[in-house]
Amino acid sequence: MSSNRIVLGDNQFGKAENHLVKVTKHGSRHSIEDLTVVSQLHGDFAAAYYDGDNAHVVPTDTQKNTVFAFAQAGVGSPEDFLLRLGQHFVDDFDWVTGGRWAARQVTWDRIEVDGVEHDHSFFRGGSGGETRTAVVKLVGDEQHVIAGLEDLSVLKTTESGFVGYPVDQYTTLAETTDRILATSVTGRWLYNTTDLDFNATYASVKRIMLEVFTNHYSRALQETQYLMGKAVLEAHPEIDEIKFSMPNLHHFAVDLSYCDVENDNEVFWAAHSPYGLIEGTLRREDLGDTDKIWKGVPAFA
Ligand SMILES: O=c1[nH]c(=O)c2[nH]c(=O)[nH]c2[nH]1
Repeated sequence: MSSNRIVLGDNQFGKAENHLVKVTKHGSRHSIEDLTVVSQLHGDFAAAYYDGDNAHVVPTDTQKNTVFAFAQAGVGSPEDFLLRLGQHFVDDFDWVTGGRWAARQVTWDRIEVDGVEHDHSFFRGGSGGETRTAVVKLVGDEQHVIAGLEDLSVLKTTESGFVGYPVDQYTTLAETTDRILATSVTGRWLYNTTDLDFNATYASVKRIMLEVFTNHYSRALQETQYLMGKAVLEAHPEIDEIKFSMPNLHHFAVDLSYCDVENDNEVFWAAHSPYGLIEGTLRREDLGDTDKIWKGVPAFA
């Protein structure tokens, strides 16, 4: 018979959706960092749950205040910011043994006026429209950093096909050697060090993804995903593993024969749903089990 004694399992608490905008001012030239931060502490909090004893409960309000106070000294990169923030809680409170700190960062680009970038006016940009993501996990003395991006929209109008799949009584899909390939990339990658230029590495990973998306004939989104991840891992020894979630955003050539108009792959119906969902992990062959590090991080959609 199962026990009626109820015990506390995994727990964490903190403040979510701390939307932080940091303006850095060099005279009249301003720049913006815009990120939404989650802070969650791990440690010895059993007394709070069992007995209502809050002696170990660093208030979520204090966690929120700490996020904004730390921003005054600058953000730099979401990864470095979260590492500083998390380490503060572990260092200052004996019973805090680790935690999870995460950020989603959006880009503001300078508005150009008469071909000149403005000092203090911006528009929500970021070519590809993606959101940059970062997660820091502290477990005792271990520091784990998972960087990533969401919603990097890419499309190519040819150099993609899909043939050779099994056919059964339900198959209606026609083979094609010329189709639109479109997706919105969510990717997250696990670093094996914290000693690196996170901004430069992020820019490089994104550039590699875009280059590889376009530099081959795609036989399936699965193959393209593998090639993108492989190229990232080959170029960056400081990355051990990368996880992707990519919708296959179907574009169907419209049959215009009903009005005697020829359509040679020029007019498409961009279907919103249903969509294919292609997900995969690329990792170094000798990498050990990383499931614990990924726990709580949305790896796949
Ligand atoms: O790249 C593709 N992968 C699939 O798994 C698939 N399935 C499908 O119907 N079309 C496609 N395209």
